[in-house]
Amino acid sequence: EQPSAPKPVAAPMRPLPWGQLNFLQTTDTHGWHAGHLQESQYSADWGDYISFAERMHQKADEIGADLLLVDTGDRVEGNGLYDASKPKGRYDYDIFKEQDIDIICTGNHELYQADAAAREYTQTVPNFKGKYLASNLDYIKPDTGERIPMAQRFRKFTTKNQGIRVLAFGFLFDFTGNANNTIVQPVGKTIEEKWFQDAIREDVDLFIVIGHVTLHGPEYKAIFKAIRSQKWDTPIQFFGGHSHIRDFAKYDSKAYGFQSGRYMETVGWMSIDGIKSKGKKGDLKELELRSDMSFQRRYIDNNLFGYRYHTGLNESTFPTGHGQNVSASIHKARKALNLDYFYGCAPKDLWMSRAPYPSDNSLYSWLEKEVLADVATNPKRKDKPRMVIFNTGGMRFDIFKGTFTRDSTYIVSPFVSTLKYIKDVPFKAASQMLPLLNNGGPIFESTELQPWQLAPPEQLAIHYDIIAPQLSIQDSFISGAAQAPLLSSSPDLVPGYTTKDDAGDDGDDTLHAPISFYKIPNCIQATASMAEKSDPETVDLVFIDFIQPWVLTALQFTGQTYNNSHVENYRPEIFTDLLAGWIKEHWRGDCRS
Ligand SMILES: Nc1nc2c(ncn2[C@@H]2O[C@H](COP(=O)(O)O)[C@@H](O)[C@H]2O)c(=O)[nH]1
Ligand SMILES: [Zn+2]
Ligand SMILES: [Zn+2]
Repeated sequence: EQPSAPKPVAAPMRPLPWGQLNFLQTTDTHGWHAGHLQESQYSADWGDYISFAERMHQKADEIGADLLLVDTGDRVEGNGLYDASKPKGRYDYDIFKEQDIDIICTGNHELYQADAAAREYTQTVPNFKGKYLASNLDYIKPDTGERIPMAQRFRKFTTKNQGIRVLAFGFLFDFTGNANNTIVQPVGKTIEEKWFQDAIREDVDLFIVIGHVTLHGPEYKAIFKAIRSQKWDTPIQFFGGHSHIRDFAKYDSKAYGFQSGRYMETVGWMSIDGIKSKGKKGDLKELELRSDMSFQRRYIDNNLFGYRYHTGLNESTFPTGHGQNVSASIHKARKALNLDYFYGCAPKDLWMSRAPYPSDNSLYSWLEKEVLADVATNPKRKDKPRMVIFNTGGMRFDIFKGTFTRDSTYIVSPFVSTLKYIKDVPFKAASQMLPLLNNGGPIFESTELQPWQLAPPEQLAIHYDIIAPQLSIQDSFISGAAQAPLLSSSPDLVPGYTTKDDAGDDGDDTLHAPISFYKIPNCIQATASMAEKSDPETVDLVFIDFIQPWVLTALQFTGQTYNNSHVENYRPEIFTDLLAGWIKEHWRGDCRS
């Protein structure tokens, strides 16, 4: 029987602001289209989101306003609904395509694996024909080797009720870790191209720039500057993603950016009013048309309680037949993938960033102390001293005390990643790896690690600040599933997102008590078969394949001359399977005791 999350708890709510043109945004859903089965605050599924969008479209039509849906990528890798099938996404692409999205683009996770990039071109682009935009992304056709745009570069259209003339782009940040059947052109180069320069000279009422791009990064700054260089007064609405946070940015009085979190915890609501459009005017009942422009945002906790509140409907009147059918297909897919197959019983909550590292409740301390040395054992070299390095971004979600299933494994460790190694590395060099990799700031955003990012060991310090609660991650609501240390200033509110952005701290639709989370290092390290009293001459340097470019750069920084040819496979299994094996072995018990 599929576990279903208990009903979301009632909580004080903030209504949605409506304007001439309104948006719903999803980003970085990472396969979480079944919703969060262990966190009632995020327990709505993609079918419920379809019902919500259909009800909000009905309301928009009633009042003569417009509603557009946006998705900004990273739809894959991070949940069994996508990762557990062969080929990946066998059910998930068909589930996702049921939502009527108006503007959609690519994330970096669609491009890490060549097969995922190919499925993007052969499945998701056709599923959203005319809506999928690829302003700076090309695809290499496997049959001919021909380089073609992944999808159309931009879209020009007029909105249904208000007749607003829109021109939309779809970007990806300057990503360099993409598979070789794709080409990501740097944004700075794209905005110099003729098609883009022509597009920003078009006479429109609004530019919409969607992208798998962080709101405050260099790419959006460049695009904003380019559009403003031609259109000093035309409003611009940016939609961002990738950094997995709720965020809202002001670029000028008529240009704003919006980003809607991650993992279907959040559905974003953006509303613009006062757009001077030359198109037909719907009579905006209930809304007086403002003369000045307004840009308002709301971050919606993805649950049925909130959806019914925002639509003014109830348990029987809210769902649409289409939404219910999609929810049913999600249940069927999860059953077919056996996602609730029991692997073991997690003895406690293990947090990615809700607990300090190192600490008893840190997911990374658990990995470092209990798992890595165990799973990183090659029978032919098990007595050889070894150091095992793993990037913390390779673990993607918390582990809640209690049931750990097949789905949990993909949620925590979804990547097609294997362990590699360089044999007999001088201990003096190998022992500098972790400090060097952890002192360069968030270095895994691009594969070009600059030597300056590898500070000499004596300058190393790892800071574990409590990051402001506004970026906190929602706690679980099932008592006992996650009793994390709460810093609640309002005892009657449940813990959750308390977002502070460029518009202040009233963006969340549900009032929560704040929770805090802690900075984590880029990498962690385990050791095995090390002598008690003395350092070994050499060690096997074992690492997860994703960080190979950085490990080689760090080794060269210490004066070693290793390159890709020195790297060998350490274990054939993908890390997900190694983790599953460890859990079945060490977390026995049925969770009932
Ligand atoms: N160990 C691995 N980590 C990976 C792999 N692919 C990506 N990643 C991690 O994900 C983030 C980017 O995620 P996003 O959702 O923020 O775009 C990246 O920085 C890595 O930390 C992988 O194959 N193995
Ligand atoms: Zn992401
Ligand atoms: Zn991303």
